[in-house]
Formats: sequence, C-alpha cells, structure tokens
Amino acid sequence: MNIVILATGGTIAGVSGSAVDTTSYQSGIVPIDQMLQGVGPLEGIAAITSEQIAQVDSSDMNHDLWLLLARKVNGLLRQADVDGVVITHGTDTLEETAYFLNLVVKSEKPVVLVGAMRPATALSSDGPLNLYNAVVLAASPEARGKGVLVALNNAINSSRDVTKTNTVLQDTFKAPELGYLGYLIDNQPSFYRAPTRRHTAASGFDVADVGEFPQVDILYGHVDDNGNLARAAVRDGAKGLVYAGVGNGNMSEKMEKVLQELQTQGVVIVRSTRVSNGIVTRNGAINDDANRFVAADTLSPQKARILLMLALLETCDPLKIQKMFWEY
Ligand SMILES: NC(=O)C[C@H](N)C(=O)O
Repeated sequence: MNIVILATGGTIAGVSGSAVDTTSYQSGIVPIDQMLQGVGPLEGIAAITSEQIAQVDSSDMNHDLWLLLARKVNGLLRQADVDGVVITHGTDTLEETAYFLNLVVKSEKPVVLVGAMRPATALSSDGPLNLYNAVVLAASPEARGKGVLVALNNAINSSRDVTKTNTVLQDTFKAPELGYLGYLIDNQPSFYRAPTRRHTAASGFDVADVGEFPQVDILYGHVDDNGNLARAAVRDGAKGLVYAGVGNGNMSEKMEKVLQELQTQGVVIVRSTRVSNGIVTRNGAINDDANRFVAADTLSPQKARILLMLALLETCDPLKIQKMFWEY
C-alpha cells in the first residue's frame, strides 16, 4: 500500500510553551517529516510519502488552497502507485475542506482528513494516534467508495455530515443527527453505514479549470433581523446568500421581504438553519416556490455555502440548485 500525506498545518502540528497547555499554542509549526517520526508503527501499514502543502491555522484555510489541494489529490489518485491520501488539517475548518473535496475529488480511492485537539508538544497529544489511524483507514479496502472521510478520536465520519461539536475536547467530531459511519479501533475500521448522497467519483462538479468561486456569504438569523447585512453582502458582490434561519430555516416577514428583493436581482438564496440538527424542508416554514428560494436539506450553513459556490459555477436557476441540494 502506498499512502501520500499532504500536510496543511493545524494543532496536530502545533507547539505550546508548556506540555500541559492545550489551548494557548501556535498551530502549524511542526513539519510533516518530524510529525511522522513520532508515529513509528506506521512502517508496517503502508509506504508513506509526504508533502507540506501549507502550514496554517485552519482559520486561514482559503479557496486558493482548496483548489490546489483538489488538483493535487486528483493528480495523485490518478497514479496507479498511489492507494490513498491523508490530509492533516486544523480542526476549526476541517469539515469544510473535507466536504469541498468530497464534491470535487474524482476517485473511489480513500481520502481521509485528520487533525488533533492537543498540540504536538502536549502530554497525551492526540495527534500521533489520530495520524496513525488515518493512514490505517486510507490503506483499508473498507474506506474505498465512501467519499472523503474524517477520522479523529477513533471515530469515522462522513465529510458531508460531520461537524466540530466542542471547542476544546478531543471527542469533538460528530455527525450529531446522522451518526458515525464507524469506528477505528486497534487497526480495524468497522463501518456500519455508508453515505447515500452523490460524492467523489459520482459527483458532477469539476474544478480542474476553475480560477475562483462566486462570492457566497452566510448570514446568521436572529430576532428583529433588519436585513442590513444581506444588502451589504450583495453590494459587496455576493452572488449567493446562505441564510442560517431560525427553526426550519424560518425568518421574519421583514427578512423574507429583503431576501425576496435580493432574489429578484439574481442573487440565489439558500435557507439553512442555526439549529444544529434536523432538515430544512422545501416550502416548510417559508414558501420557497413563491420566493424562488432553495432549502438546504440537512446541510449546515458552512457546508451549504460550499455546495452553493460550486452550483453557481454551473447555474443560477434556483430549481436546478434545489435539486443539487437534494442530491449532494
Ligand atoms: N484543533 C485545531 O486544529 C484548532 C486550530 N485552531 C486549527 O484549526 O488550526
């Protein structure tokens, strides 16, 4: 088995002043070669090559790095001598990079994102075992065809459904409503379910020739929202807006009027929710047919933004985009 590790930074490569300091440290310091020295047992699992793609805190992840990663991963997975890819990443935006790649990687071969909650210098750092498990997963036949996976803390999650649920604890990556895909314990991945939505080899999205994405902004719903930020985003060039509404993607009459007005100017409006569980149903709380809005299904606002960015490369038709939100 040949596994390539692409390193982008994060806490897994972080350094703190003291071994018991697990929140004030600098992310993205330790190079991947050095990180691998701490994971000796990997030798028995796969032949590893690695490349440092970036060295950032994942709050500084950006679309240019996404495009670079997508091309890199697609190029590697086209090679017959590469069996899978592991990407080390900060945990703050790991779920976004993972879902983006889930939509644009064109291969059935495993792609696994991994990070850590404790810096590399901490007592009981979770990085080395997480990295080891990610390589085990990427080298396993069970991970093929499951889309881009997220593996931390012995749990395997689908990139579509996973989210960071706790700011500081190691047990943070979960798919609270749809559940883990499986566990990875003692070198053995055990899958209990598989993603049903289109991804990777079955995805229609292709970013091979994309230079930049249409601007899509997220707005957070709250009581007495007067729509000023929505208008400002569009003045700033937004072609799409994701509204993290209340409840079932709901909003006040005042906000609905603002978004209707922006929709008639050609801006695509997706209704997601600030609630962490549940589905935003079409024509549920709000009449999407009449407003020409799109319902985000179970995608979180940050994942809805990614799907909308990719969708807008192909169409501005809200009904076609709605279909994508039901398929991906
Ligand atoms: N645990 C982490 O990796 C958090 C860090 N701030 C990052 O996302 O890069």
